[in-house]
Amino acid sequence: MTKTKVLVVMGVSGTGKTTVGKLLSEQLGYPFFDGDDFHPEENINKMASGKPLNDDDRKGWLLKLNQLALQQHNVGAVITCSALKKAYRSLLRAGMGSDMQFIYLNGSFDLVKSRLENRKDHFMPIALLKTQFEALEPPSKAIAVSIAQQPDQIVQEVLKQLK
Ligand SMILES: Nc1ncnc2c1ncn2[C@@H]1O[C@H](COP(=O)(O)OP(=O)(O)OP(=O)(O)O)[C@@H](O)[C@H]1O
Ligand SMILES: O=C(O)[C@H](O)[C@@H](O)[C@H](O)[C@H](O)CO
Repeated sequence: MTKTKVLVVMGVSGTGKTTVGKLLSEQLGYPFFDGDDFHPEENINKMASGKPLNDDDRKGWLLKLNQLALQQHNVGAVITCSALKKAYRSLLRAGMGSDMQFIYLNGSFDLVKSRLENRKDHFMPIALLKTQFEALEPPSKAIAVSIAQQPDQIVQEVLKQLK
């Protein structure tokens, strides 16, 4: 990959953003940032109580992640963020020109559900997965990769498309 990029690994909860993002960060030598760490506590509490976030809940969070991307503009970064809607991705990429690249982890409802059922100790209730898919507007200009393969295979596919 020639130019430094800020990569945003996106997709519904449970698609493997954190898993794949950390591996990508190691391969590229870019710092890793988990987007969930930038949620205000009330957002985490809202999701943990079984209520989905709405556009207003997400706006401040997305603006914080855009600020992070701008700070990392010249050094690169791998950031995980569900980035479910087109409007969210526009907020995230503001000021980044062509230096932000979305990596879309794509999987069926049943596959993602099975992944969440096997995951322990996470605040996100499986019951919210349906609302994640309902909100999802798949990106048209992202590097899209199927999650129906091992994490390292996903990473190799992403690296190939980044070149
Ligand atoms: N390619 C894969 N194959 C099998 N299991 C996977 C794969 N990717 C991730 N997992 C597992 O699926 C679960 C969800 O992964 P992860 O937490 O990385 O998803 P996420 O998109 O970051 O979720 P969230 O948005 O809720 O934080 C974890 O238990 C993880 O170990
Ligand atoms: O956009 C959203 O509804 C939220 O950001 C969720 O996607 C969480 O961030 C995460 O995916 C769950 O852990």
